[in-house]
Amino acid sequence: MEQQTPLLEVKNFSVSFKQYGKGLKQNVTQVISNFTLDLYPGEIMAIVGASGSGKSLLAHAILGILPSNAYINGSIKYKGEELTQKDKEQLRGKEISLIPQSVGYLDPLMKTGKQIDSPLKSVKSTVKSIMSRFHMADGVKNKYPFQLSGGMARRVLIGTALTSGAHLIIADEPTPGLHKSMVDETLSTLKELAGNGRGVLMITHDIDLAFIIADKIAVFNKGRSVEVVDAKAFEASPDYVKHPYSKALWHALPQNGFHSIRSKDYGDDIDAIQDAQGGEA
Ligand SMILES: Nc1ncnc2c1ncn2[C@@H]1O[C@H](COP(=O)(O)OP(=O)(O)OP(=O)(O)O)[C@@H](O)[C@H]1O
Ligand code: NI
Repeated sequence: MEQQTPLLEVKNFSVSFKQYGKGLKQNVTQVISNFTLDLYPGEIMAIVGASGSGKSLLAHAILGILPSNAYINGSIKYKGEELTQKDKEQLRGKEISLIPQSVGYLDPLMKTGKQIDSPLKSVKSTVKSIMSRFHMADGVKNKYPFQLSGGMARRVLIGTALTSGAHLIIADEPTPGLHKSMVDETLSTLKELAGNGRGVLMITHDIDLAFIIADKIAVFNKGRSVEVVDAKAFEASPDYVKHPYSKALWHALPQNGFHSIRSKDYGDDIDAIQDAQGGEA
């Protein structure tokens, strides 16, 4: 069988931050280490991990929107081609679309309808259809982001992914603050995008959401992927996963006993890996 080219290939990828500590001492902190994943067209991969484990930074690295004190290493390929910062800037919002964790990413000066609207002929969803799908009154299209509630702003962000025409959609915690019916609608939207041959990377700390729609789950702990597993098999049994952190995540679910989990008990700490002396020699 011919092997398909992955839509997204991340290999041996790391992100570090340089920060100035006391005096002129410069600390380098590695927040993502040796991360590897392949995402194929039509696939939904969930990245599941605790708060602060580096999930959003991974999304921002793929989009090329890391803060200026961040340093990256390793490879990110899109459709088989290594992505440069310039490529990322060109693909962002077009081929690669982010549903950001914070609703603050909406353009504050642009009416919501305009933000959802797509200039692409190939895009079937209209502003009107998205407003009705996500239960927003037609008048919402004429509002500015500051006039929206948090949940409504979130629905607008999800709408933009539907009209972007992007081949790769990265949804960074797309559902907090949404009512159950809107959570379901969001998940079915992501499923629909994958059904149309797009690749979806869904970042979440809620493993139950991952079980509902993901094909594969990458378990993320302290900036490392501890393993990438089949979602259905993982949902069925903790015996299927190898890493103790993945097993602990399974046992922490309410339906599996609600056992508390302390992420620091698993894996090595990736704290300051290197202290460099700053200033003049
Ligand atoms: N500009 C920065 N300088 C230094 N450290 C940073 C910077 N931005 C983020 N970090 C650190 O990187 C780590 C990972 O952050 P990230 O936002 O990716 O976590 P996350 O997994 O998305 O968490 P959450 O589930 O809360 O959204 C955090 O420990 C954070 O403190
Ligand atoms: Ni995050």
